[in-house]
Amino acid sequence: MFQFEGVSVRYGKETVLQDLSFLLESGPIYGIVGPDGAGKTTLLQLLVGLLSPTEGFIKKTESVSIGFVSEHFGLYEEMSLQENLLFYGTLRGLQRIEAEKRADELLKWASLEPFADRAAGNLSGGMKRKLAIIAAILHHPACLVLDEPTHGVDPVSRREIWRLIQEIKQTGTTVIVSTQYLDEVPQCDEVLLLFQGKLMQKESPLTLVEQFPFRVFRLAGMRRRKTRDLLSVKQIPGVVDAFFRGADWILLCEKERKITRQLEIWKEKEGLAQKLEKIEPSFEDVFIHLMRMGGKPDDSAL
Ligand SMILES: Nc1ncnc2c1ncn2[C@@H]1O[C@H](COP(=O)(O)OP(=O)(O)OP(=O)(O)O)[C@@H](O)[C@H]1O
Repeated sequence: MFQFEGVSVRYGKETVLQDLSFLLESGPIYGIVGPDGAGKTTLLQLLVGLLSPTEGFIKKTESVSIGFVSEHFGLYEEMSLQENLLFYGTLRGLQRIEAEKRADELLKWASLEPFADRAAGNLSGGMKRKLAIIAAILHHPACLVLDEPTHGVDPVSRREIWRLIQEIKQTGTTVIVSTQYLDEVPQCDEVLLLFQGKLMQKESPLTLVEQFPFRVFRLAGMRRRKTRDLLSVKQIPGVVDAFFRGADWILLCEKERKITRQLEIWKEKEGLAQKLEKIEPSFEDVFIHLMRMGGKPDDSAL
């Protein structure tokens, strides 16, 4: 569907995307994941043709129709949901009758039917996002591109939006969606990890977690501790990385038998009463580690 070959984007001296080469095929949900400023929006703008690469090229399947919801999507606030959809439908070349039928069908599907006559400006943030999504798929696009569709919405709406995304995939539409929320990544079939404009991984989240080569330990309830308190654990041979995740410390270690014993000794020396738990790596742990390795020299990351 899309093939990137050596694509870079620069604004003046700033390189926003650097030498990206990858292929997006039709079918999956692709997640574009990365922290603030990683280049997610820029990548999506390239996909939908709002921006051209400074270097390299993008090959698109010619006939591919695209629906796009930008971060700052535009709805007509004073118009009703129904009117908004009819307007967007007409823009997309649908006949009025067809647009009405499709609008009714999609409003029902997104559980927005009871609000069909309400002014879009009076919807909650989550409902506005849903409306923007259905406006983008009125014309049955082969590919739907969503820029942070769950940013700043409440957890119930987030779940609801992901239900819609999953169902859109079931209809055969390829979905390319950016997010900063790592807990959403397992919803994607494949994830592209962006960091400082570089593509660090393109892989299924499951594979990333399964192939993670380290043993993961957690010390829960470390909120009162400082990040620099983690330095001593990094001195233990076999400890690869150590960082905060929420209120917990996460320790990544080589798979050596002795390591648990060494960590227990370290805990005792540091006077830590918290229990050391061996846990399965989450995508969040894998991601944080990859970001730290890619972004900063080992020790200064602590
Ligand atoms: N038109 C522009 N001119 C100059 N710099 C830009 C422009 N657009 C984006 N940038 C810079 O490019 C970098 C990446 O921006 P981008 O919006 O793609 O990141 P992002 O991953 O989507 O982040 P966010 O989640 O904050 O939107 C940022 O440092 C941003 O300041």
